Amino acid sequence: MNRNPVYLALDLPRLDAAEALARKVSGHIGGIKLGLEFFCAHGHHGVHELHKVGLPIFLDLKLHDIPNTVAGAMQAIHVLQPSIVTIHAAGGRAMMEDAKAAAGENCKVVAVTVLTSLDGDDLSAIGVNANPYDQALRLADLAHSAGLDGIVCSGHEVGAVHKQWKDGYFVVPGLRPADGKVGDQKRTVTPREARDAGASVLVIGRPISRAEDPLAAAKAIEATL
Ligand SMILES: O=C(O)c1cc(=O)[nH]c(=O)n1[C@@H]1O[C@H](COP(=O)(O)O)[C@@H](O)[C@H]1O
Repeated sequence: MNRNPVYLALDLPRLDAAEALARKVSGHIGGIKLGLEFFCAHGHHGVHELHKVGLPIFLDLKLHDIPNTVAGAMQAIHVLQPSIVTIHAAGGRAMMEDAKAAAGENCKVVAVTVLTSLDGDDLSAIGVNANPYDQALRLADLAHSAGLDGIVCSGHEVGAVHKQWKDGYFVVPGLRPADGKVGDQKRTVTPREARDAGASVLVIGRPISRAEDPLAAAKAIEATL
């Protein structure tokens, strides 16, 4: 049987609460995603603590800097043995190449294309004259040619990216169950739609972590997959 593709985004300020939530739903998710909020608050210590839950850890640090600095950051996290690390495709080809070369063994390096919180108006406000779909495909192509394992994109683009990059590893956030609150996300699909379109990993945060009953929410999502 395939591993559960859901990585739970633990965007919570307290370490004890994050660990308790991860343990509670651990039988109904495939991994844990620790992002900027968690890492800035709890650093390496927090990651070591969450490893005790026994699931793969995805470190979503969205690195974006000059190639030398990003390579140094990648080396500094080897010890945390992440299964997946994010960098920003907008950092350019050399940055992506150096990040991949500096990554630890068994660590997938994936590039964020267009954040799921952005729409076409947001892109034009930062001087990008392409719609999110075209821009995501363009950056996916760049990430592929830079030798990365895959990309992060919304469920609207993952099908098209999958067609042109057959063996890529595709991380899809911005997921909402059919009746879910969208919040700050702008390009959303349901977990099932993302999986059917070719997502390798489904990143889900608030629909589980802010649910009245997180265990029931995780089980309900699992049942749709
Ligand atoms: O890299 C990510 O994981 C990411 C990329 C992106 O484009 N959009 C996005 O929402 N994310 C992350 O995915 C998670 C989504 O959380 P929820 O919106 O609460 O499900 C957050 O931890 C975001 O940091």
